[in-house]
Amino acid sequence: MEQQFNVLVSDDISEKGIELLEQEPGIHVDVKTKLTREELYAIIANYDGLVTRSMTTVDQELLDHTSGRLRVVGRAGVGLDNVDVEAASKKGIVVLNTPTGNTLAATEHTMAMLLAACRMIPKAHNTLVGGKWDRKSFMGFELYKRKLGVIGLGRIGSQVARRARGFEMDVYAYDPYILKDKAEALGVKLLGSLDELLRTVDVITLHTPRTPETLGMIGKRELELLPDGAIVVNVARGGLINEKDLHDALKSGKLRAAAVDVFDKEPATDNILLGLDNVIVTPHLGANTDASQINVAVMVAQQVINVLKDRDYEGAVNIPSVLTKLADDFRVYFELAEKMGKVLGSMIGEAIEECSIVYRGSLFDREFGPRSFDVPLNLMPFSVAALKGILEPKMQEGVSYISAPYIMRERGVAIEEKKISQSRDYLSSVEIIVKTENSTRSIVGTVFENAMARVIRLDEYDVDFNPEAPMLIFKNQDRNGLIGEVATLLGEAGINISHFALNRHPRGETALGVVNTGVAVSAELLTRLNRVPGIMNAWVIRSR
Ligand SMILES: NC(=O)c1ccc[n+]([C@@H]2O[C@H](COP(=O)([O-])OP(=O)(O)OC[C@H]3O[C@@H](n4cnc5c(N)ncnc54)[C@H](O)[C@@H]3O)[C@@H](O)[C@H]2O)c1
Ligand SMILES: O=C(O)[C@H](O)COP(=O)(O)O
Repeated sequence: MEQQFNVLVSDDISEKGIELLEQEPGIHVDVKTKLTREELYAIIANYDGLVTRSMTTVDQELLDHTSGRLRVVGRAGVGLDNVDVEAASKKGIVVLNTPTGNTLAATEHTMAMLLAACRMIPKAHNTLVGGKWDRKSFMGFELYKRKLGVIGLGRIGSQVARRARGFEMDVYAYDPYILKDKAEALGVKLLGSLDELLRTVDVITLHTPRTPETLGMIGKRELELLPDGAIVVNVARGGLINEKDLHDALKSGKLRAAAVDVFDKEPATDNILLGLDNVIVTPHLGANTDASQINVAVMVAQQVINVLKDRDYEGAVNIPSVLTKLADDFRVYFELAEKMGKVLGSMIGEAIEECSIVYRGSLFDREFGPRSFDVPLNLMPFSVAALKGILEPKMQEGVSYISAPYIMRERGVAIEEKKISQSRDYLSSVEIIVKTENSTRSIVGTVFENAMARVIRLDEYDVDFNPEAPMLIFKNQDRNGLIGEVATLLGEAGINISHFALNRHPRGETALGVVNTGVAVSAELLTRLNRVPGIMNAWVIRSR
């Protein structure tokens, strides 16, 4: 029988997304919006998937009530400030959003807010419907040839810049993470600092995410850098602008006007800005268009289905999205790194202190996809795979691509990545080095042209094997007859050896044996193997 998955939709999303979930065989959907926290805690353990917008806070406390069942949180929209991605990652939960689904809605709302602020449209409207024909009080601010400063030239910032160019504005931007070429292609002049931008422009519009770095990025000092009579627009996130400082600058007349869609605390029905004459506010409506709500709901529903049904999916802000986006040659390395990690993890019997992953060859200089996702600890995806592989033999189910780096960090393991453009013997290779208090172990792997992945070095032994578990690996004194005894023990246990390789130490006193065993060697057989005279140590590498 097909596996059944339960999905909870806890915020209002378009019916189209709900229909998509409902039509998918094996998916049961409950739409329960406006639940109290207690109600949510009481039911969340019944669900495999959770679909939200910005009203449901997915924090540690909620995640603690999931009892390990929840596999995916899908955000119908962009902002993830209501989701504790790290806490979800530690639990192995995929967090995904739909960052492109409402870009144009937010862009158009920005333009609407900007124009409304320039012409004080809401106030003029209220005056007329109040029975006054007042044409004098509303002298507008023309955008033509004025200077617009875009803070954050990402998806929405870029689209706003394009539209502002349509109004023949001179557009400037501040965004330390984008290339000058991208700005130039948009006809935008990228400035080197926020201060420089503020000193240059007449209008600013914010389009950054809310991060520790952007929180409070515009305060009293920054507002003072703007020319008198400037206009400020924020359709991005509350908290980017200090609301009290914005209030004071509007009140003093330093600013001509502000247009604000997002607030420190939402719902913002008693916000300090609401009493001002020269401010235009909307209740977080940036994404509220029919088209964008259908977009984000359908996108999130499809991706949640894909996660639950183990299909390739997009939009995850933690590691799995990386895997599905990797080019084929990188994918082979990703799988190899995990298998190599598993070999080392199976051979290590004490606490790991350091783990280094060394990438050799120009292949790893290539970009493997846009870094708009949150790879845990910002590691290379292959490193994440390696860490998962290392931890798995000791943790089994408790480790995932998402949680592995966090588990390592919590255990105090120092993780280091190194890239070396030249590779001497192979076009490219990956080395994993693991240090414990008493030993250092290392493994090197490469991928040959025909996508054949091999381990080419294990500790100090040159080897050549496919790290496909289950395997038996042993180190032994180099003596006559030992291999025969090992093979006999394996044969007696009904193990059919599919590949065997013996690799001598360069000094010739010891050797390393690698056996692909087809089935895992039992604990009892391992004990007997370890007792064979000359065997220094034997390890089983299990597939699960
Ligand atoms: N009001 C709404 O309803 C609504 C709707 C959609 C999106 N949003 C918000 O709009 C914002 C932008 O969304 P997006 O899709 O364009 O995101 P994006 O990730 O495409 O772009 C954000 C840009 O900000 C830049 N940035 C990051 N830190 C910066 C800093 N310190 N200084 C300057 N630039 C910085 C990034 O480099 C990036 O280019 C987000 O906060 C999002 O949550 C609001
Ligand atoms: O981050 C977003 O996508 C927007 O701020 C929209 O949020 P909402 O889905 O709560 O309207």
